[in-house]
Amino acid sequence: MQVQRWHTSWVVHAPAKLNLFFEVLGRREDGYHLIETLVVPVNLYDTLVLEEIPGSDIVLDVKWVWKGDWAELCGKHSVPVDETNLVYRAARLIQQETAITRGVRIQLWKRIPTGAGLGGGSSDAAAALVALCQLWHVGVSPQTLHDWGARLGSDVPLFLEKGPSVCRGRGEIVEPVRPGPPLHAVVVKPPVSLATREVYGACRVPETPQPVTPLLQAWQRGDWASFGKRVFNRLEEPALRLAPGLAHLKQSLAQTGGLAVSLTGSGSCYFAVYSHREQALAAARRIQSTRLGAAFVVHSVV
Ligand SMILES: C[C@](O)(CO)[C@H](O)COP(=O)(O)OP(=O)(O)OC[C@H]1O[C@@H](n2ccc(N)nc2=O)[C@H](O)[C@@H]1O
Ligand SMILES: Nc1ncnc2c1ncn2[C@@H]1O[C@H](COP(=O)(O)OP(=O)(O)OP(=O)(O)O)[C@@H](O)[C@H]1O
Repeated sequence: MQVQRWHTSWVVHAPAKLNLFFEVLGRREDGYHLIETLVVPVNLYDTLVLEEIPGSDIVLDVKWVWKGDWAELCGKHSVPVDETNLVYRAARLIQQETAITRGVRIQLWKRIPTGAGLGGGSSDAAAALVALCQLWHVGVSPQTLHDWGARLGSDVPLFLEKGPSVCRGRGEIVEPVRPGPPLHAVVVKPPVSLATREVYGACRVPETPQPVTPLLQAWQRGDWASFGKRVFNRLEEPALRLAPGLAHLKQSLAQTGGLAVSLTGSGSCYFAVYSHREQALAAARRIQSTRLGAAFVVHSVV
């Protein structure tokens, strides 16, 4: 994540992610699930603007870029504005770990829908860790940064890497991988939101898990026919049980002629993948006219 200086402020953009592949391998004693997932960051960003202030206070101001119905669809009211926000928790963690007594004012501009499987909160946390280490002159190894991220959430470490990754363990073991050709996608946030914990809770661990490698290799070869068949998410079945209305969104996306349609993370967003941007734009226009949700056209970033 690149942090840019602008006068007395630091600015960092936190991307959303799509899970092109998601398999559950087992359940740990502490209730977390062992997973294998291929994650791709996409160009839908939250933005953090940070400025040092006297004292050691952490002041967080959460604002939505989207207005009206669109902001409601994106889950405006489910993003906490207090000390439970992951950005606040990232700042507090650095203060506690380093005994630093510096303060910060952070404006968090939200664009990434929440309760959506797009990893918005996790990405914000990773961005806050990286930016605050620069702002507060905290010298920290990549391993320590990774460990701090994993304490904030299973998805946080993957956002500390650039480009696509295969994540294992509970998601915190991150292996950056070589990207294939650019992917274009339409991501749709329906009115319903899903809580990650509930979707995992409703998931059955398969007896014969599917491997991620065939999909990754198909993408890297640009073999779209094979790629399309292998995009997969084990959490889709429990998500559809919890929110049966999502089946209609899936069906509508499938009719747009993309390479594949799937749920991202624990939902509730569905996405369709295309090899060309024009196809994604046409599909987004079609979905938008159905009023099934807020449609975003995105592409993979490396
Ligand atoms: C669904 C994914 O978005 C896929 O990338 C992630 O696995 C979710 O990661 P996250 O939002 O960072 O999740 P966390 O904040 O660590 O955990 C939230 C809750 O999800 C469940 N959880 C999460 C990760 C995991 N591997 N197994 C789980 O069972 C746990 O009930 C946990 O209490
Ligand atoms: N900065 C933040 N942005 C969004 N949500 C946050 C933030 N900080 C804390 N949260 C809380 O975390 C919950 C999950 O948020 P987030 O948008 O990351 O999840 P998600 O869309 O389900 O993605 P994933 O499960 O893939 O991480 C929200 O419902 C909210 O209560």
